[in-house]
Amino acid sequence: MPGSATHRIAVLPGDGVGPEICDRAIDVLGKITELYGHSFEFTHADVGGIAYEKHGQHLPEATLELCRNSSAILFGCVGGPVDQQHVPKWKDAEKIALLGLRKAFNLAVNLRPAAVYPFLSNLSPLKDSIVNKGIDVVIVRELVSGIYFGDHSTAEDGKSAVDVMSYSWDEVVTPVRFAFESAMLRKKNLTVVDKANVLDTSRLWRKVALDLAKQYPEVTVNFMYIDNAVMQIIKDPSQFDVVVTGNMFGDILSDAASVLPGSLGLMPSASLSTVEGENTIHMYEPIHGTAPDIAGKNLVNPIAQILSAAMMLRYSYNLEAEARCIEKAVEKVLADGGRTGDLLGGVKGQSSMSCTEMSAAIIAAMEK
Ligand SMILES: NC(=O)C1=CN([C@@H]2O[C@H](COP(=O)(O)OP(=O)(O)OC[C@H]3O[C@@H](n4cnc5c(N)ncnc54)[C@H](O)[C@@H]3O)[C@@H](O)[C@H]2O)C=CC1
Ligand SMILES: CC(C)CC(=O)C(=O)O
Ligand SMILES: [Mg+2]
Repeated sequence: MPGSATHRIAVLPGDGVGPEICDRAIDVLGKITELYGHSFEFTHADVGGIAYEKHGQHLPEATLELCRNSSAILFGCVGGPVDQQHVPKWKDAEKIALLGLRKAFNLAVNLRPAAVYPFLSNLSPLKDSIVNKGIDVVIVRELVSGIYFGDHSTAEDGKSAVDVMSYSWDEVVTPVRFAFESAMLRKKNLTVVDKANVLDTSRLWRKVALDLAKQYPEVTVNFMYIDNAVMQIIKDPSQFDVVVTGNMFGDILSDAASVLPGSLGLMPSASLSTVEGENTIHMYEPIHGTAPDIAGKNLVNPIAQILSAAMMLRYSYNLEAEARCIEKAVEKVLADGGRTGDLLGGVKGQSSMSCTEMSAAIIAAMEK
């Protein structure tokens, strides 16, 4: 609505490719302003390795304060090259910054959609017979509990270590209820992924799911072990509609699911807060990491972050038409053959777009 309140967005680009993808998402939201007249105010703050370098902390208080004073967070990614985790700048950057933000804002429900665009089916390593059945999965991942948030310790001699996984009924109910509600709006098919043959926490997940199932009799509920699920999501993905699972299993399963569309660079996410009312602050981020191998080279695919911005319009501001405007423009550019390097799928001789060329093409394709 022209003239309506300004939406204050905290932008936390982070490390590696984070600044490049955040800038491109902001460009796209600028086009939304041009087309629909909404007013967005972007304020940047440091997080991750860059924040450690500049302020001595991976998640400075000023960054948290900016987020508290915003209505949504656009987050890039944090962390250094995987072989440099011991360097102070990178040590625990993800744990402190990303997990810290998730906890601080109660971002208990992480939505990770994975669909296959028919015109990118050549990218998918799956056979046509599998892709043609239609792939449209939403992974609902619990995001503020479980093993990533349990106690971690390493013995003094460095020869043993412990990570604790614990879940309470309430921590499980929130994502599972969200998953049932999502299934009701989709194909009414819910898969609960766990490791209930071994883990007590997984048995609790099953109990919660069975209890909630009574309130959603139209939803078909299946249970699947995580090891099988990682295989099934690649072997027969069309069997899935909504998948709900714990923090670590969801992390692993969603990277596996990125094989379906063909690149991590196509996978957006929304991390939804359970705080209700005016203080609700959701966070939007791609599922990929900082891609140190291509950072700073204008090679990164910005689509995951641009689609995360579309999710922001949908979930934080209830702007469905505007979210679809972005999604349709992305589909059009891809259908017309627009490709960043990660989308070439080994096709020789095909030229690729830079990150800025891709976002410019998406902006040019956006229409009301
Ligand atoms: N949400 C976050 O902030 C996350 C941070 N990380 C951190 O990122 C760093 C690198 O982790 P990796 O395991 O290498 O995972 P990664 O996701 O950064 O990269 C894996 C591979 O995918 C490619 N890739 C990822 N996103 C791409 C995009 N948008 N366009 C084109 N290619 C893309 C990269 O170039 C790389 O070859 C680590 O420090 C890790 O802890 C990892 C995952 C999530
Ligand atoms: C720090 C990690 C848990 C981040 C990650 O891999 C993710 O959220 O997908
Ligand atoms: Mg991950």
